[in-house]
Amino acid sequence: MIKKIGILASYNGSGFETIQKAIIEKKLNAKVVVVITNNTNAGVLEKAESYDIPYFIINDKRYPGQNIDDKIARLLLEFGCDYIFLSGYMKKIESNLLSAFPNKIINTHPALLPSIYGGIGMYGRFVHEAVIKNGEKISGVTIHYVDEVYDEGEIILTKELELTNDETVDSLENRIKELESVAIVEAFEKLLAKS
Ligand SMILES: Nc1nc2c(c(=O)[nH]1)N[C@@H](CN(C=O)c1ccc(C(=O)N[C@@H](CCC(=O)O)C(=O)O)cc1)CN2
Ligand SMILES: NCC(=O)N[C@@H]1O[C@H](COP(=O)([O-])[O-])[C@@H](O)[C@H]1O
Repeated sequence: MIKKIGILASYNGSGFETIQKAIIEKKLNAKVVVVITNNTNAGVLEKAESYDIPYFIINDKRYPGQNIDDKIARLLLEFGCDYIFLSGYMKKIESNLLSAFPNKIINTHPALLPSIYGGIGMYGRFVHEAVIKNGEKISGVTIHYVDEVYDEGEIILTKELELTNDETVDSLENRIKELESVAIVEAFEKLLAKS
């Protein structure tokens, strides 16, 4: 039975597009069945539309007073998702959503974990700014299961890179994104082979 993947994203969803392209190229035997974002302006919405994948915007503004993660969980269950991939999703996954998909929610983090480059405040460019400010020689990508605490779930795989002497936040962000696209496909190859 082909495995179904649900996507949560807050911005462009580059990781989602990496997965979708790998599926099209038959590198991954899976199907992305739904894309959910908390951001009405997220670039991921256009990407989902271009691939004819159902997409939904779920946030407090649209559903005031409702339990957002319960709504997300119900939708993901409705679409029969086997895995949930966080493609740059910037909100805490709460216990009700975690318990609906035990050991099935996967995140990509743009640094090596465990480290000071994970946890609250450590997302997107903030991660690369901290890595460069601290003079790190190595950074990388971590693909991990999501648990109750930001960036402390069981690690699926990591990929490293060496910073150049003249590395900038922009150059590091771009290089990490390239490394991430390889790591995401490799991680899902590993997961799908086990399932
Ligand atoms: N229960 C979990 N939820 C989430 C995890 C996780 O590991 N466990 N990973 C994050 C993704 N992430 C890093 O990989 C991450 C995202 C966002 C933040 C953060 O500090 N967010 C801010 C709010 C930012 C915003 O609203 O734009 C905050 O919480 O104050 C840290 C790490 C996804 N969820
Ligand atoms: N802590 C979570 C985090 O920082 N995730 C990072 O957000 C980026 C989203 O980029 P995108 O919007 O272009 O896909 C991704 O590079 C991902 O590693």
